[in-house]
Amino acid sequence: MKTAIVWFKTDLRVEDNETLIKAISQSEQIIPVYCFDDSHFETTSYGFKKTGSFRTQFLLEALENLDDNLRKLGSGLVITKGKPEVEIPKIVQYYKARKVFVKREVAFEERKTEKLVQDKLFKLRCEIETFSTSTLYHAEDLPFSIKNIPDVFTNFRKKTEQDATIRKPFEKPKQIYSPSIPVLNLPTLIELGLEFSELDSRAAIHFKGGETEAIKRLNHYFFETKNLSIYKETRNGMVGEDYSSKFSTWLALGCISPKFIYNEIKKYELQFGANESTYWLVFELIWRDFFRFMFKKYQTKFFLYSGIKTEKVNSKSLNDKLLFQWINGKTTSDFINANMLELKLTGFMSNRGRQNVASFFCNELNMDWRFGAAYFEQQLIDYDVSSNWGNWAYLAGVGNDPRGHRYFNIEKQASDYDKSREFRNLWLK
Ligand SMILES: Cc1cc2nc3c(=O)[nH]c(=O)nc-3n(C[C@H](O)[C@H](O)[C@H](O)COP(=O)(O)OP(=O)(O)OC[C@H]3O[C@@H](n4cnc5c(N)ncnc54)[C@H](O)[C@@H]3O)c2cc1C
Repeated sequence: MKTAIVWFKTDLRVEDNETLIKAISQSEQIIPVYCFDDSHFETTSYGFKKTGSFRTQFLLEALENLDDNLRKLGSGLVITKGKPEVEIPKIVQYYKARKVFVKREVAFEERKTEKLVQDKLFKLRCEIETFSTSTLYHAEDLPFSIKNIPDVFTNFRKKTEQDATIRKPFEKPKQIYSPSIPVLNLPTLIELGLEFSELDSRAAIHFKGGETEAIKRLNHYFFETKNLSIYKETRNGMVGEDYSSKFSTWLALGCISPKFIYNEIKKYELQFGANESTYWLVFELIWRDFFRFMFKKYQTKFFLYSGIKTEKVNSKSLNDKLLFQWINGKTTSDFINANMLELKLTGFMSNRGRQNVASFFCNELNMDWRFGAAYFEQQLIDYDVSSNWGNWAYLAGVGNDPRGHRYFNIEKQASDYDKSREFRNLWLK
């Protein structure tokens, strides 16, 4: 086959990218493409932007870096903007491509777009092939069919760890053959309907998008500082760069793959020894897989007020004043306020913080949890549809929590995890 398109989405990397490798092996030349989907920059029915400025800034950096890395291999990145079902067929026609290679989606809207594109390509006699590239365990290697995946994480994890193996990562291509690709032409934040948000100097870390930065971060966290060896003890921290891996932002856009991280953990263990902490990072990556597979299983249910539960739940109303106070760190709890300010001013919040502010939203403010999830969707740099809506549903008691309804005692959490008030002082003084 002569020419193929590689349509990049949330797989902005050249390492361990099966889609790219398969396209290269089946074609004489390839055209790497990224499409800014207009719908990603709209306002949702919850009144928040689908993508806020922190994440968009990170995305622009990631695309610039992908273009750089592709050019080093002989190619480059074509940028388009609009509706993918219009823009991708246009590129196919322009380059006379016979096939489109693309990452497979799990969530509803993304699958709908994929189907629309597929239908248009069919009319152009252009094939489309999708690849599952964002999980640690490949969906085909799971010891259950998607509909039989256990709803309880521990049951899913134990059987998967016992019966499935993690595939080896694909090596990055040695060379890519492409026609001359025009100079990268990215839209600006303003063109995407957003304004630049200055990063607060108190940010735990300055996230910079791109595969190069992701690998740099991994080397820092693993081999330079050996923080991986103490991850289990520090992961509930809230202040600073190294209490946790901070891989989530790069994972969300696919600047790094979980299989690549796993492979590096194995190398690290050979060099510095395995312990509970080195395993625990894998354990957390399995949580990430779990929510993705749950999305495959339950599809649109995670967006319903009653989540994946079958019993009827009466939905709660929204109080604009309480929502405003929660977003702007003006609630009755200083611990919640500090966390919410961090999110507003940096686009990031620790896992401990997320659990508490979500529990507070559902249990203390007693509001429809989906508004909280939608605000996170706008604000988080690491927003990932399955991890976000899956965790929110879990905390709202309508997801995968076997205990039903988890209730965090916020005062106790604050004194357990911010005993010296270091975190609260950082954000509230
Ligand atoms: C209400 C709520 C919303 C969340 N929304 C998101 C989201 O949109 N995107 C996102 O990536 N994570 C989300 N998380 C999960 C988790 O909080 C973040 O992944 C983590 O805080 C990111 O920091 P880290 O990379 O330093 O994590 P680490 O502690 O270093 O963990 C390593 C990796 O494991 C995965 N992981 C860890 N915890 C979880 C978890 N509970 N669920 C799924 N994956 C996990 C992530 O990929 C993370 O990067 C959410 C959690 C809650 C409670």
